[in-house]
Amino acid sequence: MKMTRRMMSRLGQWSSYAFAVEFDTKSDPIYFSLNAKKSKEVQQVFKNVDANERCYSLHVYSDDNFQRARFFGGLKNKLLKELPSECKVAEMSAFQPNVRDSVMRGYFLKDTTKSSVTERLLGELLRNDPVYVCSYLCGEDSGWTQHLWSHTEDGRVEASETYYVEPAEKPEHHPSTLNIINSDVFYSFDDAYKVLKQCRDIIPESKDVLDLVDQRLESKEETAFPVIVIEGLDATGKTTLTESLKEALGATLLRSPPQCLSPWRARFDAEPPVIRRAFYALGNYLTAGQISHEARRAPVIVDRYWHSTAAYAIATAVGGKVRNLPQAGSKVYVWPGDLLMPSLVLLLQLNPQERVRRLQVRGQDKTTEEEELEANSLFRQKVEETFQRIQGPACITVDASPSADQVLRQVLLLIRDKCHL
Ligand SMILES: Nc1ncnc2c1ncn2[C@@H]1O[C@H](COP(=O)(O)OP(=O)(O)O)[C@@H](O)[C@H]1O
Ligand SMILES: Nc1ccn([C@@H]2O[C@H](COP(=O)(O)OP(=O)(O)O)[C@@H](O)[C@H]2O)c(=O)n1
Repeated sequence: MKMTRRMMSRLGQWSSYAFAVEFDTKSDPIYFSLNAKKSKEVQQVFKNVDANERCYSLHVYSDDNFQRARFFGGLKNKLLKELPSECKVAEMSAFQPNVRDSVMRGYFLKDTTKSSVTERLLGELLRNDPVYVCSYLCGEDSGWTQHLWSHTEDGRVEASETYYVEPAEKPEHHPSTLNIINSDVFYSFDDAYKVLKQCRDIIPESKDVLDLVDQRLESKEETAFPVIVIEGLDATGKTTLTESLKEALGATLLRSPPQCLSPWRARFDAEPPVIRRAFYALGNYLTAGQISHEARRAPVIVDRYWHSTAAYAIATAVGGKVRNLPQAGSKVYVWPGDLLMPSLVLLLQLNPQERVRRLQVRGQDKTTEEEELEANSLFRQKVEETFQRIQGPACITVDASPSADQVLRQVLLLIRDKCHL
């Protein structure tokens, strides 16, 4: 692969990037920046790395969102499979502080072996794939340098640029929040549709999904009867409550993603976030058509809708702690302008112990994401916090810990009050 003009212009800006290495998801990343000159005062950046360890980084740079996501998705598996087992792999981003869409995701490698396997693999990746590769050396004065690799016309790999590594300030926005829009969360039908259209050759099932979406019912913003969405983590009682509300209100019960997408759900759950999230986003537009149709005749209850789509996507994309989430009021929490808005959203909340108890009682298969929720309380907290930050329709939290009857009674009171039913 020749070094293209585009790559060269990117390389020209390389020194303006900042870097974040996530050695440990429970603490802040290590932030650093580059300097062409050595500063007078040497500051040690990688305190947890021995001076004699070999370190490398690689970043995926493709401009094609879709190609980048698929390649990045497979890259970690490749590294874990082909690198010596002693080699530690940490998540890393190269980014322009607080600039939207500037993140190049990648990995930081700590290699205690003196094996040539690592450098050979990185050389191959550099030659064949859209990645930047760097190596890191610790000088006698404990200062680190970064060496950006390039390859020559005859295929040799060389370290072509050297920078001094300096600690950098923590940016206002955590780097994992910079690329959320249109990579993890979609804010219009067209943006989500475009992603599935791009995948048609690689994922033939996309065509079936698009065919269904093309035949969706029209959705109108105004509905004759109220539309009430029930949200919450798995096992908070959504199914139980929505079934009871259906009876109590003579309502129609719908869900998102709708039943007609079930045959393809597992297929898209296995894809990288941009594709998976576009699939769920389109599911909401299908459900919106059904809502509009049904709400002409009776109240409509919806089991999960856009809050779930956005909250799970944001909580997965944002690394580390709850405080790394985009601030309340950020654009990422804004309801899509072209998606039918419900009259009311009720969020079922349950303490973690009771939720785990209910999951065990139910004892059925869980999606991997739901398993992660159980294992990872940070993730659960981020989903719950995101649910509450979403702006648009009023979202009211309901305590889901009392008996099913009591929860139903409480919710009926709320609905009567807010929707005058
Ligand atoms: N208020 C409640 N009190 C006790 N158990 C409940 C209550 N609501 C639901 N459950 C039980 O908890 C489990 C999960 O409920 P479910 O309605 O399937 O949740 P979700 O649809 O949110 O995943 C089920 O076994 C259900 O019978
Ligand atoms: N409207 C929706 C519904 C689910 N989802 C995704 O689907 C997963 C939860 O779905 P689920 O079928 O386990 O939910 P329940 O069975 O608990 O209602 C979450 O991990 C979300 O990523 C979504 O993105 N948008």
